[in-house]
Amino acid sequence: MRLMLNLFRAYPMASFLMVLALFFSGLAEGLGLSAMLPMLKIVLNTDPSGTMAEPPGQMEQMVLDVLAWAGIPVTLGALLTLIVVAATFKAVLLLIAQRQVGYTAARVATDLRLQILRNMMRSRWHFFLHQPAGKLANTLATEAQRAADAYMNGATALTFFIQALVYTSVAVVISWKATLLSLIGGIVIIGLSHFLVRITRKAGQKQTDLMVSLMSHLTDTLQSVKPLKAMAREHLADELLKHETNRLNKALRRQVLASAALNSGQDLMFIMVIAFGVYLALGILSMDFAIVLMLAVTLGRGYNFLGKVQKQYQKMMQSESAYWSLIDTNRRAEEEQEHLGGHATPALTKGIALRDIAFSYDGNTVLSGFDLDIPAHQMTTLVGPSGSGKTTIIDLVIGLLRPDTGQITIDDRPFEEIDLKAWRRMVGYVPQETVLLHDSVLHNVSLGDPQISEARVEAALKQAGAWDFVQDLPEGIHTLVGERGGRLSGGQRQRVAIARALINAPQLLILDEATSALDPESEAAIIETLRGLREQLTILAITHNSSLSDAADVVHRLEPAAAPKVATDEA
Ligand SMILES: Nc1ncnc2c1ncn2[C@@H]1O[C@H](COP(=O)(O)OP(=O)(O)OP(=O)(O)O)[C@@H](O)[C@H]1O
Repeated sequence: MRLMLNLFRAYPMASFLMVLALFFSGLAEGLGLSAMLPMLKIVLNTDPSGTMAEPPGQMEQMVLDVLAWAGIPVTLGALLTLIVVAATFKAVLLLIAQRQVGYTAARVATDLRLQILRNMMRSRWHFFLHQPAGKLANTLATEAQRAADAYMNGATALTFFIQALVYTSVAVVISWKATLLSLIGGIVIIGLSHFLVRITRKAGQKQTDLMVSLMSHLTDTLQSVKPLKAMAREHLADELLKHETNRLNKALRRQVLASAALNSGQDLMFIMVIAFGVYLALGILSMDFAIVLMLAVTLGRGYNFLGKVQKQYQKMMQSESAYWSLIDTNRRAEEEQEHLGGHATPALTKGIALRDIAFSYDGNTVLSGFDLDIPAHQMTTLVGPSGSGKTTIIDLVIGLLRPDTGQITIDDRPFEEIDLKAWRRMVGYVPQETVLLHDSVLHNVSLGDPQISEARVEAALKQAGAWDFVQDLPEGIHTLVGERGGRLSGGQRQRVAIARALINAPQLLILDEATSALDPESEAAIIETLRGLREQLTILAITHNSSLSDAADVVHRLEPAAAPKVATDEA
């Protein structure tokens, strides 16, 4: 229920229109239904002169009064027309309401997806890194869809509830005593079957938890298929996933069983109550047949809709946990939004300075008392053993991480005063692991920016020493690079990534072991390019490679984090 209230609050207009359409469709249904009793009386009780043999009851009198007021004669034809017209109205209004529900459900899924993606993208880097990719994929694909399904089920339950109300109201007018008795019977049946809803809810929660875990493992496994296959260890992936898949299967089976049991059990109980009621009314109380028939129809339909309300509610409970899981992930991402600093736009004319920096990951100290100068228009390289904190320094310079203590300045201006977005727009970044998008070379360099022309991409590829091999690809710059760039060699991927970093004419080019996969010839060409680029930009490179260090203006050597020590050689 809280889910529906939440979504009604988020989409007030759409929800109001839906409820309005449902209300009027209910009224139309009630009107058509009310005309049925006089019609039945005409059919069952009419004497040859065409007038009713028995005096009209309260319900018929009401309908007869309305017809007299509208100047419509009480004939079988008029009543049948009234029923058809009311049914048409009801169908049209129900269609409008259901269309509204469908549209809103689609919007719910889309909005939730966009919201969570936006909040994740804007969250602090350290938080983002701790989110498994599979969990995020699951949130965006499965949980958002299940949340929309839950809304759809909740809204459909409301539709059925209004219809159940209409039938019950008509039944109350015919005989309030019979209706009251039936309602008590209905509530008992609903209460008895509620444990099946609780089972479904638990199974739904389990499904949500297991899907997160399964998708996280699945994504990890899929990313490391090559070593698994190369060492004939595929069965380990099977084993890892089998356990969770089996548990998921169990939860799904419990869900299916609970909803099947509700379906058949509930219908059976309703039919038994109706049959008993009809026997009581006709066999023992000798009530009028037309009235009993009308009561059986209205209360039978009322039960039917009441049952449907519970079935839709059960379905909603099955998916509801996905909505709350998504909302929770979104809330945490929102709480972890990164601060984008001040308003000053940097120019990078003097350089970047890190002073007395201390940084630790969850208590694990990586840098302490660390100093570094990155002069503008020079090439600075960071060298040092694995794990000494080189990538961490780069993340600090980009502002993805913030130091625990110490200060970073750009052209003597503290980092806190810098507009972080403007700063990052000045950066060209080539990461340690080059993962390309499953798209063309062109798209991988421009990243889909419509303002970047093909000629600019070609120029960047030439600058990165990639043009020769790109030209030879079957469709040149338009060739698809495959999943994660799998159709290119490691060195080719690196050159495409360098072109991507250069395309926006950055002021600071950061290379995190970006030439590690290149052959000596390609590397020499890239280094020559980098030398030439110093006129236009500042370069900060991490390397284990002596050629790049030899070409650098400044080389910083880092010691392992346990004994932080910095030595600076001027080249
Ligand atoms: N997100 C993280 N969470 C926790 N610890 C981390 C994280 N990233 C890095 N570390 C730890 O911080 C230390 C420095 O890592 P960093 O990646 O900066 O080293 P590096 O010098 O770039 O290493 P390499 O040359 O192997 O890439 C390592 O001990 C690493 O385990």
